[in-house]
Amino acid sequence: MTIILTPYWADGVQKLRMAPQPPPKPKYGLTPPALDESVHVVRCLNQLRSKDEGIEKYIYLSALKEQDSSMFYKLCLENMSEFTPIIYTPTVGDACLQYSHIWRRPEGLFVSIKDKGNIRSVIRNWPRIDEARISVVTDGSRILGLGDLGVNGMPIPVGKLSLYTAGAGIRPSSSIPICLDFGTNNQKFLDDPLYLGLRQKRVTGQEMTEFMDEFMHEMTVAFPKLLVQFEDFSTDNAFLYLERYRHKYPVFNDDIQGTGAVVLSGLINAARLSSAASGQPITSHRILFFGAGSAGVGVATQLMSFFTLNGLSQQEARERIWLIDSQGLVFDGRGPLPEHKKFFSRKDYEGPPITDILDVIEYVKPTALLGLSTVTGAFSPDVIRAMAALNPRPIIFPLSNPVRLSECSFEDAVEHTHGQVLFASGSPFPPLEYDGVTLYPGQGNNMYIFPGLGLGSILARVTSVTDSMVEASSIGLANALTEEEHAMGLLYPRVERIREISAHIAKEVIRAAQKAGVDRSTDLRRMNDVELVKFVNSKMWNP
Ligand SMILES: NC(=O)C1=CN([C@@H]2O[C@H](COP(=O)(O)OP(=O)(O)OC[C@H]3O[C@@H](n4cnc5c(N)ncnc54)[C@H](OP(=O)(O)O)[C@@H]3O)[C@@H](O)[C@H]2O)C=CC1
Ligand SMILES: CC(=O)C(=O)O
Ligand SMILES: [Mg+2]
Repeated sequence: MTIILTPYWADGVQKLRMAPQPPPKPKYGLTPPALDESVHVVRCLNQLRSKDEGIEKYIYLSALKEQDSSMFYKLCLENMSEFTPIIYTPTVGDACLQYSHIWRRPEGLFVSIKDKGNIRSVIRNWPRIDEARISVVTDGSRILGLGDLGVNGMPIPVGKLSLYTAGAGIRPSSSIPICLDFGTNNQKFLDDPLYLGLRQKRVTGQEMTEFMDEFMHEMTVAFPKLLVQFEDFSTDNAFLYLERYRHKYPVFNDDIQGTGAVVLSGLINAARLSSAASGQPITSHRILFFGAGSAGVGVATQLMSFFTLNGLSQQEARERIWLIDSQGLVFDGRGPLPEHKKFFSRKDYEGPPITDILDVIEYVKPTALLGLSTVTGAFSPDVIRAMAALNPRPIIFPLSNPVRLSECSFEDAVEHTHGQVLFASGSPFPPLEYDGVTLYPGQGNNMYIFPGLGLGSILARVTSVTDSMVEASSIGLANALTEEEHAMGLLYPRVERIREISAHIAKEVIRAAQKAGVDRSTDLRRMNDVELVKFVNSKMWNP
C-alpha cells in the first residue's frame, strides 16, 4: 500500500510519496549477482564512515532508513555508540537547524494551527492507523538548547522514535513523529524562502490550548492504543500541557519526566561513589542547579524522591535543592516568580540577590552541580575548581544539548578536579586518559529512559503515566549497572546494552503501573518477574 501524504506546505509542489511498508524482495536478476547480506553490512558502514561531516552522515542514514530500514536498525543496534551521536544529539541539532534545506521527503505528520477544527481529517491521513502505539510530538518551540526552530524541529521526534525502535524494539511501523506548527518567532526562518513551516509568528494562549485540546482528543479517537510523548515544548507550555492531559490520556513529557528520571539515576550512582570517598551519607548531598527551566525543575522534582526514598521528609528533601536562573539564585525575596520556580525558590535566604555562580557556590557549598541552562562554558575552570575544593569527588553534570552548549567539557572537568570528577553530560564526550587511567564520561540523557518507559507503558496499556512509573524507570536504570561497569566508575550502563536495560526498565514500569492500577493488560499481573521480562523481550521487534 502506498499512501500519498501532501503536507500543507507542499501546495503546488509535486505530490510526495510515503512508502509505509518495507519494499518487497526484488526478483531474481534485479540485484547484483554477488550481493551478500553480511558483506553489504560492511559496504554500508564503509559508506557511512567515508563521510567527514556529521550532517552528511545524518543524511546518509536517513536515506538508508527509508530505503532499507532493516539494515539501518541492524547497523544501529550493532554500533550504538557510533550511531546515537549521528541520529540523535549532537548531530540531530544540526539537522534541525538545516532541516528546510536538507529536506527530501516527509517522515512524519505535520499538523498546523490552520487545521484547527479539522484536525481529525489530517490525523486520519496517517497510513498506519491500526499499528500506531507511540507518538513523539513537538511544537518546535525549544529544540534542544537551540531555541524556537518551528517545523525544523521535526528531526527530534524522528530521532527519538528511531531510538524507540533501536533501544526498545518498538516496531518502526508503530511510531508517529509529529510536528505541530503554530508558526515560529525565529525571524531567520521566517525570512528564509526555503523554510517549510507557516510563515507567521507563533500562536499562543487560548488559541493554542483550544488546538491542543482538539488534537489530543482526536489522537485518542484515531489511535486508541497510543502513548504520547511531548518533546521540546518551551518551558511554560511543557508544564501547562503535561498537567492538563496527564490524568486524562497516556502521556508524558520527556524533558520534564524523562530527564528527571535519567539524572536521578546517574546521581544515585554518583552519590554511591562520592559517599564512599567522603564517608558522608547520601542524604547529606546539596544539589545546585544552573538552569531552572522545564529540564532543571523536572530534575529537581525527581530528586525530591531521591531524598525522600532515603528517609528525608518532603520539606527536608526540598531544602537540599537550590536553583540558579538568568537572574541568579532563585529565592522568595527576589520578587514575583513564574509558577514552575516557586516550589524550589529558597525561603531561607534574605540577603541581596546573588548573581555570580561562584558566589552561589560559596553560599550553598554544593556537592553536586547540574547544568540545564543552554549556556556554553558556564562551568568555567574557576567553577570546577571551586567544586573540587569543596568535595573529594565533586559531582558535575553539564547536561545541556547539543554538545556545543554543554556547560563544560569532560576534559576541563577532569583537568580541574585532578581526575576526581563524577561526570555526566547531555551529549556524548569521548573517554580520556588521565594519569595512566582511562576515565569514562557518563551520558545523562533521557535516551536511557524513554524507550523502556514507553515500552512498559505500551505493553501494560496504561491509562496514564504516573509519577511512580517514572520513578521506577529511574531506579531500574540505576540498578541496571553491572559489577564490571561499577568497577569502571560508570554512572550509566554502556549504551550497547540498551535493549537489555530497556527490558528491565519496562518490567519495573509495568509493575509500578500495576501497583497504581493504571494498567489495562491485566493478564500481565499473573506473570512472575522472570516471565514478565521474557514477555517484554518477546515483544521486541528485531531487524
Ligand atoms: N540531558 C538531557 O537529557 C536533557 C537536556 N536538556 C537540555 O537542557 C537545556 C535546558 O532546557 P529547558 O529547561 O527546557 O530550557 P529553558 O530555556 O526553559 O531553561 C533554561 C534555564 O537556564 C536559565 N539560564 C539561561 N541563561 C542563563 C544564564 N546566563 N545564567 C543562568 N541561568 C541561565 C534560564 O533562566 P530563566 O528562567 O531566567 O530564563 C532557564 O531557567 C537545553 O539545552 C536542553 O537541551 C533538556 C532535556 C533533556
Ligand atoms: C535530550 C533532550 O530531550 C533535550 O535536550 O531536549
Ligand atoms: Mg527534549
